[in-house]
Amino acid sequence: MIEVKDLTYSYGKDKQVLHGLNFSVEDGEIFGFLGPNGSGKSTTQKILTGILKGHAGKVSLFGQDISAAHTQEFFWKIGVLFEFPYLYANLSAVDNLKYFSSFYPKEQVRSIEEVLDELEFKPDFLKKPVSSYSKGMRQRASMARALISNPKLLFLDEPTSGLDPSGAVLFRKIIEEERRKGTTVFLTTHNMLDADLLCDRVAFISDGNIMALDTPKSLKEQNSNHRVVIDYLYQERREEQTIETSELEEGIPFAHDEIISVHSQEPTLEDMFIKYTGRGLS
Ligand SMILES: Nc1ncnc2c1ncn2[C@@H]1O[C@H](COP(=O)(O)OP(=O)(O)OP(=O)(O)O)[C@@H](O)[C@H]1O
Repeated sequence: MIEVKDLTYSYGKDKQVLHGLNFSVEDGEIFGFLGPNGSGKSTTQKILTGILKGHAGKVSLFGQDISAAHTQEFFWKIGVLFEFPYLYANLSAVDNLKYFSSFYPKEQVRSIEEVLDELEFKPDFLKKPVSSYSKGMRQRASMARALISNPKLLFLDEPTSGLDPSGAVLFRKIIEEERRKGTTVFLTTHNMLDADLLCDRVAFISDGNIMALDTPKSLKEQNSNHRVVIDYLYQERREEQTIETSELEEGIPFAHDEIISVHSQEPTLEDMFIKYTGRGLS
C-alpha cells in the first residue's frame, strides 16, 4: 500500500528533517509512526498525503509513484484526520459532512447518520455549529469526516487526543472495525496504549531517522530481561523475589506458602519509545 525508500526532506536549504526513511505498509495493516515532537512525523504524513512537495527518494502509494499518485482518484481513496482543525466552524457536523461528501462519488459515500451514530455523536449537537463543540466532539466530527468517504487508506494523526477515556475506547473500537473492513491505517501518535493495542507494526522515528521497526510484541520481547517478580507469603511473612523466567520451568524455585502475584518485567512500549528515541513522552 505504501512504499518509502530513502525518503529525505529539507525545509529550505539547510534544514534537513528526514534523513533517508525506509519502510513499507502492507494492505490492511495498522502501521504506527511514533516519535517525539519535531522528529518528522507530520512532515512524512504531509509528503504521503500530497500536502508537501519537493522530497527526494522514492515514495509510492497504491502501487504508483507519488508524483503520479496524487490524482483525484487518490484523494477519493484516502481519509485523513489531522491535528489541525479542518471543519467549517460555522457549520454543524451534519452540514460539514454533507459538504465534504459532495467531493466523492455518491456510491462510495457512507450515510451521514450511520457514521455519526458509529461515533456515538450526541443528537443535541447534530445541528449546532462546530464552534460550540467541546474538543472531544470536534474530534468525533473530524473522525466522521475522515470515515465518510469509506477510505481504503486512512491517515490518523493523534486520533484519541482530547478524548476522555470512554471516547478513546470508542475510537479504538472504530479503528479495529476499519481493520476488519481491510482499511490500511497510518497512525501517528504519542499514545503508547493506542499503539500497543492497535498497531500490527510500529516504527520509532527520531530526528528524521527510523530507529526501530517491528511488531509491538517483538520490540518488547527483544528488549525483555526475561525476569519475573514473585510476590509471596512464607511463614506468615510477605516476601518478593525476582527470578529468571527459565527458572519457572521446574516450578517456583524457593520455599513459599502462598503465591500472591507473578509479574513479568517485560518492558512497555513506552520504555521502547524512550530507548529508541532517547526521549520521554511529552
Ligand atoms: N514549515 C516548516 N519550516 C521549517 N521547519 C519546519 C516546518 N515544519 C516543520 N519544521 C521542522 O521540521 C522538524 C520536524 O517537524 P515535524 O512537524 O515533521 O515533527 P513531528 O514529529 O510531527 O512533531 P510533533 O509531534 O510536534 O507534531 C522540526 O524540527 C520542525 O521544527
